[in-house]
Amino acid sequence: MQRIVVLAGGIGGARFLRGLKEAAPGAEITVVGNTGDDIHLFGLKVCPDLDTVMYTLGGGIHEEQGWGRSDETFTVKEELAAYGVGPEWFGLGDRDFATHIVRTQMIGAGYPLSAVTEALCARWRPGVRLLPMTDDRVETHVVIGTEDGGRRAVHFQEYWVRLRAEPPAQAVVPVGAEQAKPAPGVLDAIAGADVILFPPSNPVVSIGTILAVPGIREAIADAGVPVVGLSPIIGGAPVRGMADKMLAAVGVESTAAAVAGHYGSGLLDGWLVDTADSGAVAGVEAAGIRCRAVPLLMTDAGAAAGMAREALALAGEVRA
Ligand SMILES: O=c1nc2n(C[C@H](O)[C@H](O)[C@H](O)CO)c3cc(O)ccc3cc-2c(=O)[nH]1
Repeated sequence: MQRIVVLAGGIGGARFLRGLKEAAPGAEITVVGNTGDDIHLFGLKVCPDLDTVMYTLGGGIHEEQGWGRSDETFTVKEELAAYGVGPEWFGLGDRDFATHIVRTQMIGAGYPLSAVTEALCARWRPGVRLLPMTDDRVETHVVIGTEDGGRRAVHFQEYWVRLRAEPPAQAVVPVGAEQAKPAPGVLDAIAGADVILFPPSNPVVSIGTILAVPGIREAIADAGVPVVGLSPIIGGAPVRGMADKMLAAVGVESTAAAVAGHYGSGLLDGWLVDTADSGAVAGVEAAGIRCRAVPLLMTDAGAAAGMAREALALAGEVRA
């Protein structure tokens, strides 16, 4: 049985995984999920990226939105607002609240996030093994300028959702990552993988944060198996989200080739760019990364499966 490890952020990672499950029905898929986007609100621990993967693969996602639950209502949020309790800018729905209550209760009882995630997945049956990158607390903060010429750090969700990534990001800091340890099972899954995939997730705040947990980048580089990524940038712009803003913060151009270079040939063996970026192939290959141009727009589940097939085919080529 083919063992595939995928590093995943939120929507892009989740939709790619849905395609991968279709493309490799017999494979054992382990997902290492980003937890840098996690936020504590109303005394609850919210894990947007883990939940997006869990709901998407488990059939509970709000399809158009890409995050949160389908058939959602917002009574609790409205009642909290009636007490003047916010933040109002973060849309937590009633069904979603239940997930965060269960998670927070279990963590309060002493279970690590990895065990809690396993318990939540017992309901959703995502068909993959979903592991948080770490059981330790890591919070991505974004440094932005203030009106008086100073700097301040805001939580990633505040930057992303409330500020719509409008103020230029001067730095992205995964607070706590340096002290974090990979969650149980993460390093073993990487060491035992036949192929490792980087979906078209945000290279800085999603995959970059996972790679910032000491030991994970090294384990991937040392795994001795093909590592293949898919560009989240098509024609110089992010497919969705605001990855370009985060790339600018780390001094990386918003091009498919620059993102490949950012990961580097020490980590990546193969890189898929969209057909619109076929001009980038030669340059990426010259940098020591096997590169192919294929359609990379996840317009539907079939398109995502096609991308997953191309990623696995490129992994096969790299291995050969
Ligand atoms: O743009 C938004 N994204 C929301 N997201 C998505 C999230 O902010 C980001 O897209 C991811 O963290 C980036 O991967 C949520 C995700 C959850 O799991 C739970 C609640 C939210 C709420 C919002 C929201 O109000 N607005």
